[in-house]
Amino acid sequence: MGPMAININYYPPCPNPSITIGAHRHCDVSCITLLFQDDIGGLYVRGTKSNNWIHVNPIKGALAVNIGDSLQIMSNDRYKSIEHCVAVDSSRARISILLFVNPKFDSVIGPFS
Ligand SMILES: O=C(O)CCC(=O)C(=O)O
Ligand SMILES: [Fe+2]
Repeated sequence: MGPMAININYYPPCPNPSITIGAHRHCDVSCITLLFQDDIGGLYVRGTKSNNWIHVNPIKGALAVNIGDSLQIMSNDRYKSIEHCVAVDSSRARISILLFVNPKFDSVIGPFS
């Protein structure tokens, strides 16, 4: 494994969440991402069977574990990098803390043989 990075995200409340983006839809480039969110909610993941967005209900003390692009490549698509996004709340600020576990910066990524 290579370097890890910690992100702390702060999403201020917005009176009109329908026209606001907290985090645009994306996949992480990491191998895995450990995600700790407070009790506000707002994280959505893209369903793998239907294309709908699924809300990740916050569970007190729980970590969400995301597969990133690097692990998808290393596993030859057995594990899928999950698309996700964040919606903001109309009245409450939200904080999330993420640990990205990355491959080494200079490593060449490919499927395990
Ligand atoms: O705030 C969140 O729950 C997710 C943030 C995120 O996806 C990211 O920083 O890559
Ligand atoms: Fe992300």
